[in-house]
Amino acid sequence: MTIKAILTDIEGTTSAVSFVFDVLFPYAKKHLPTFVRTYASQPDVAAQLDAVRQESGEQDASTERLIEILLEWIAADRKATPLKALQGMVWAKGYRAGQLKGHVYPDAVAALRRWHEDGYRLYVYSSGSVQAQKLIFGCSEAGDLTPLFTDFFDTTTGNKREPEAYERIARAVGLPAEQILFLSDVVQELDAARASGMRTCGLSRDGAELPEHPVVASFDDIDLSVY
Ligand SMILES: CSCCC(=O)C(=O)COP(=O)(O)O
Ligand SMILES: [Mg+2]
Repeated sequence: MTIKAILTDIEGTTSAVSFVFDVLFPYAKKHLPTFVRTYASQPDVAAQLDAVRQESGEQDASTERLIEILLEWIAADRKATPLKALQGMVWAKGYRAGQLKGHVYPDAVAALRRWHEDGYRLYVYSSGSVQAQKLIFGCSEAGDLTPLFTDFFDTTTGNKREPEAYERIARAVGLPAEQILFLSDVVQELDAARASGMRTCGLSRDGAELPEHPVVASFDDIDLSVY
């Protein structure tokens, strides 16, 4: 069945893992404490801090304790939805100040532009918050790429390693899952997408194995006509 839409992961797929680990996470580690202290009572920040209390099981955690927890979660690369939301808010300041520029591989930029022009609908699914996704593509080294995408999905839709999340995305997109091609560098995500009925393609930029999925090293090698 013909592919009508492409759903892509970010870290390790459209964008370098090193950009996330060596640029974005250190930026969040440095600026998140002051950000939380400054805006803790602002409603959108307060709601995320309450969610950190819930998820950590520390219902009475002070602002300082919450900062400690958040820094531990950054160090552990925990894909916790409230951490991701707060990171997005912190990064927004960095992108606005010109301190951050989103990394997107040139082969990904070229393919996304080509597919968009050819009429494919493009979607993002990342553990990074929708705000963070719009920033990495909106303030990228290649300019504003957000007009290429029809919609963005994050962990508020579900866990990337569970088929239900991909079933929800297919419903939101309004296409049978079989008409959606999911791109990722993580085999558990590819497995979950395939279990939902989506087609899959693994991105292995460093030669890592992604068993039982078609695998390419670059977006240049993705041939939509074979699906
Ligand atoms: C959206 S850019 C920030 C990346 C990030 O925080 C992250 O956790 C990336 O996860 P992904 O699902 O894109 O591998
Ligand atoms: Mg990834």
